[in-house]
Amino acid sequence: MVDLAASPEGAEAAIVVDRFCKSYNGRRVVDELSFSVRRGEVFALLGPNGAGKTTTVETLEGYRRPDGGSVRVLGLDPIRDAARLKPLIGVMLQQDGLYPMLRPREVLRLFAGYYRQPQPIDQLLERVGIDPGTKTICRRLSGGQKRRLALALALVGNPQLLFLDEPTAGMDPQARLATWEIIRDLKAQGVTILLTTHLMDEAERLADRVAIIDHGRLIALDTPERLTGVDSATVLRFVAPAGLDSRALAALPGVQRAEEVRPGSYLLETAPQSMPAVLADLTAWLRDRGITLTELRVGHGSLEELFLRLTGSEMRE
Ligand SMILES: Nc1ncnc2c1ncn2[C@@H]1O[C@H](COP(=O)(O)OP(=O)(O)OP(=O)(O)O)[C@@H](O)[C@H]1O
Repeated sequence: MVDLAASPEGAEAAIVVDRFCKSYNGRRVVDELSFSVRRGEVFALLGPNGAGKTTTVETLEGYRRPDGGSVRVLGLDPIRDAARLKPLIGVMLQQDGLYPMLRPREVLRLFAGYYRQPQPIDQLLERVGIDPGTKTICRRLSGGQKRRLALALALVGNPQLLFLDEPTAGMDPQARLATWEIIRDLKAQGVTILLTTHLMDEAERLADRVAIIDHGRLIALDTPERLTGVDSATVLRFVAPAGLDSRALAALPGVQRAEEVRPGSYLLETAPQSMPAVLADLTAWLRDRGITLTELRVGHGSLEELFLRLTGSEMRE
């Protein structure tokens, strides 16, 4: 295996996990896990319940000690160098029970006190969609508001590296979109983000690279485009009215095979280099016949399909 810590990328990397192992009561839950996260990258860690994501993230945050292998964060050891590391990272915690009787502004002010150059509190609250003047105490905030306050707490110290553990769990669609916007803005500012999520579309939309872990082992790591095969796609699927002429579709230039797999669900096969032209020809063919398609997908399938294929569909813990 490559020694990531010693590689040039390792020197540049925001996070290096190198053959990291962790056991609880003799049961190995993280098994020789290695990956690195580049500076400025949004990196998503996916895996079924119990796969070892939280164990890994909490080790990177300095809350757990590796049994074997090593982890480096911004070039530092999260436990030994905790005092130097803490001001550089932001952590969005899973549990929202912090200071239940305080108002959001008060909790944020308390946290801001730990940092040398905190963000302006009211601006930050507005950015995450919480009214800075709200009199509601934390305990009475909605689930989504609690998550947004947790995000503000993670951001208050202007971190270089942000750990987001299921950042949009429990949020309504509007709050989720707003949070994705914040994450994109942070990336544009050069903040490195390690994200864990169970939402495949969240990973697909936000992450530069996605790692899938299962039983504490890395089973896939790549860009969402490469994982879902958009880059090297030879298959195009679309949904349109049933009964289109498959033979005419197969006769489009570059199409090797055309089939109506179910009524109204079509599949075309082509060489990867022909895909852009086939897409254009297909839509022109449909336009000439006054047909509107309702779905169009290029590639093997979604990240979710890949995830289920790799990790199986049985329920975990
Ligand atoms: N402190 C602990 N003591 C004993 N077992 C633990 C401890 N922490 C985690 N585990 C076990 O280690 C395994 C990995 O847990 P972990 O929380 O890292 O998984 P996860 O991928 O984050 O799961 P989820 O998606 O459910 O949050 C699980 O089987 C869990 O029960």
